[in-house]
Amino acid sequence: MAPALVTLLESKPLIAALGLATHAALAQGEPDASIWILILLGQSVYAALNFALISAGSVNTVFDAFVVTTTAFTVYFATIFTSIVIYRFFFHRLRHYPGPLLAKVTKFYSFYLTWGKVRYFAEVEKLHKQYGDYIRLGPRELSIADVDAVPVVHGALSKCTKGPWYQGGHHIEGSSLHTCRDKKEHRDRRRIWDRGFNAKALRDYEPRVMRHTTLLMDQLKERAGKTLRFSDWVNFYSFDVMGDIGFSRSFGMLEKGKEDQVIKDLHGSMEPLGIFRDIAWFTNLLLRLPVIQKTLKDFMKWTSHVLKDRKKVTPDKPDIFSWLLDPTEEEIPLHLNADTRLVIVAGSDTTASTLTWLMYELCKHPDQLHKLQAEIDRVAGEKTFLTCEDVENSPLLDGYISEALRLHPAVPSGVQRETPPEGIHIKDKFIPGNTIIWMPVHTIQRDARYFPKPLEFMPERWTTKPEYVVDKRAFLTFSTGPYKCIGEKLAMMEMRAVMANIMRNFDVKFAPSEDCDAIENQTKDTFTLTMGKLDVVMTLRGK
Ligand code: HEM
Repeated sequence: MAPALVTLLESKPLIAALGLATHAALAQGEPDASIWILILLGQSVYAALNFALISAGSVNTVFDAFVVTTTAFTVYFATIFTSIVIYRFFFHRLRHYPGPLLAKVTKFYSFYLTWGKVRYFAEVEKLHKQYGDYIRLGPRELSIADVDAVPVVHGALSKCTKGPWYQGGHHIEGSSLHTCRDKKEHRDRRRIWDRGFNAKALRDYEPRVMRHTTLLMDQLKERAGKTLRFSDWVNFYSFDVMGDIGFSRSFGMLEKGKEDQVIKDLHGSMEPLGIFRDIAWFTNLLLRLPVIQKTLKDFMKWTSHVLKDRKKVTPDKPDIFSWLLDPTEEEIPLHLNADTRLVIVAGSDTTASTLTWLMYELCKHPDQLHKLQAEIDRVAGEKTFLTCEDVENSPLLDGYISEALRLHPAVPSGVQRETPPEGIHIKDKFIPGNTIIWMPVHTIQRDARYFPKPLEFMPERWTTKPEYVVDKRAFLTFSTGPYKCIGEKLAMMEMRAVMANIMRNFDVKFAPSEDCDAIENQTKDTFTLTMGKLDVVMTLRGK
């Protein structure tokens, strides 16, 4: 048996054939979440073969055994890699789509694009200018900057599903509503979530929003006339609001004027997400390493503690978890930890970055700032403090927020979808099955075909100048279809309240030290945005 084993291992054609068969098998499915099993299997087979050769005495020395097995493994993996490269270049179903050569062979190309500045959306935008609307940006991935794709990829009747990017940490914390890939399970869970975001629920959240808005205004007033880091203060605000509305537990960041350690760690853990992006198998592999898992597990410890505490009380007014926690269940299901993180991340960084960008645009365009102040004065009458209700019907204010969201989408690279096995048609184009699709939101929302004068901050395009919105489908900032943002109305409520009260009470300008480099060039694309700083001076109006 053992001499036969040596013969087999030394037969290069046979080993190469095995390599080809392995590639053929891997190409059938989605091995991203199973690569770790393959690595373990490979190591075990390697060790077992060495052991078999040595114990059977079919080689003279241990070193000889290693030479035989290592040579066989080298031939095996070289065949797999060569076969993968040739297949992806010349035979792959996406071979006719243009794009950078390396991107056709490996997803590590996006790692190369993000390395350093972590601004993937900006790199993709350059590539679309070079290659057109449809680019192959990974072996089985397309980036599509054509709005006709929106209903087919994201619409209510779309057959596309969430891609492997969402698989990430399922093996640790289960799936959140956001990372849930099964359509039916998502629909069932979304129905429960919807109750926490309907008109009645939003009314119930209003006092909490107003409480934090008042506190923010107090803090800003205390710092009137001095340089203040606006990007930090809206960050404190949005996290405090989400903790309170989410599970009746504010982080107290507005009061302390500094970031909570839990949130600091959470932000720190998001950078790798920006760097490794959608190399799903690699991210999955990393998330199996104890050292990488630690941050997530520490955060889970915190969330399970928060949920246990939350379960013991019934808040006066319902919060989001009033709808998600089942009082009849003794144990808190694992996936609610992921949902807790979702509430915090989805609801906070997005709102804070939009408020920061809006403030940046207002400081850059004082004429627009004065126009908005005049509108808020009109709405406010004698009041100095405006409630959510006061400002819920100001198309002009909403136009300012929409314009900030258009120029600076909070999820700039868009979201990942995967085509069904039978593929999809977009106009005359056929997109084959199991193709990963990203629609680059930042690129699309700055496309002159959809928004003429795209780089101009022009809030009027949403009110008195509708000719500057040629195709509303291109406004993808909250996404669309069954997975669209559930928190859009809540976010609007918060942003209106903050902006209206700032406009009512303050004049604002860039701080003397502010050169705008950090916000313009150092804001990172970590799925949501990790904002560069913005320093402003706010002076009390009329003083
Ligand atoms: C300016 C503010 C916001 C923006 C631009 C925004 C944007 C988005 C986008 C683009 C998605 C789709 C993600 C995907 O398909 O992968 C999404 C989903 C989601 N957002 Fe927001 N969001 C904002 C605020 C909020 C707020 C305040 C909440 C409150 C908790 C929230 C909760 C969620 C949830 C739970 C999902 C997942 C929905 C699902 O998969 O069914 N978002 N958001």
